[in-house]
Amino acid sequence: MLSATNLGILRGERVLFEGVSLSVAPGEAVVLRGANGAGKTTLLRILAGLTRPEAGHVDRQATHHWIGHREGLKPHETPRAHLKLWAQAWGSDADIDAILGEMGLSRPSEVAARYLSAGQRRRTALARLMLDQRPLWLLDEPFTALDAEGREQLLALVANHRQSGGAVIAAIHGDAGFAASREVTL
Ligand SMILES: Nc1ncnc2c1ncn2[C@@H]1O[C@H](COP(=O)(O)OP(=O)(O)OP(=O)(O)O)[C@@H](O)[C@H]1O
Repeated sequence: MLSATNLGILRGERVLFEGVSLSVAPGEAVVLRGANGAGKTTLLRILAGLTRPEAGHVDRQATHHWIGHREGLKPHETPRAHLKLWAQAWGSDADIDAILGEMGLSRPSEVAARYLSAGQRRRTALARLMLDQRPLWLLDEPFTALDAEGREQLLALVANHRQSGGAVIAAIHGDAGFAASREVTL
């Protein structure tokens, strides 16, 4: 679904990482590990095509969702408005009320993002995964700010996605909560 070969990148004068290769196939989940500043976000951005590496090559064979550690929400727009905007942009006819319900966002569905809690903002960003079926999910610290119920909900989404042939590459500190096919440590 995606394979990356011998990736390397400089940041300033410093080699952030080099010689990093990984691949992910349908049903698999790869977990990226490393200390703060090791380069996990940078690697995910390279895999998503958002940052150009100094060395190496990424072969993408599937469309992907990119969920960064910043939610990328418009402060004045509500969860419902965000979902409608994304659905429109992607030509998705998904049931927005059902997704809001599944993500525990029915109650704050009309609250502007700047007044949402951190967990509610994260749930809004993660709702994108349900709007449009894309085979590969690139997730940067997806559990950040989620409560126990939100974490279980995301784990269920990941499990369903993998069972139906999807794949995940995720940067995660601590317990992933799912069985990783491989771990890549930077
Ligand atoms: N555009 C950039 N220009 C210069 N340095 C950058 C840039 N982007 C990232 N860096 C640096 O690269 C290093 C790796 O950052 P990155 O966000 O990839 O780490 P990370 O492993 O995801 O860290 P964390 O666990 O804290 O989220 C950091 O020192 C960061 O300051």
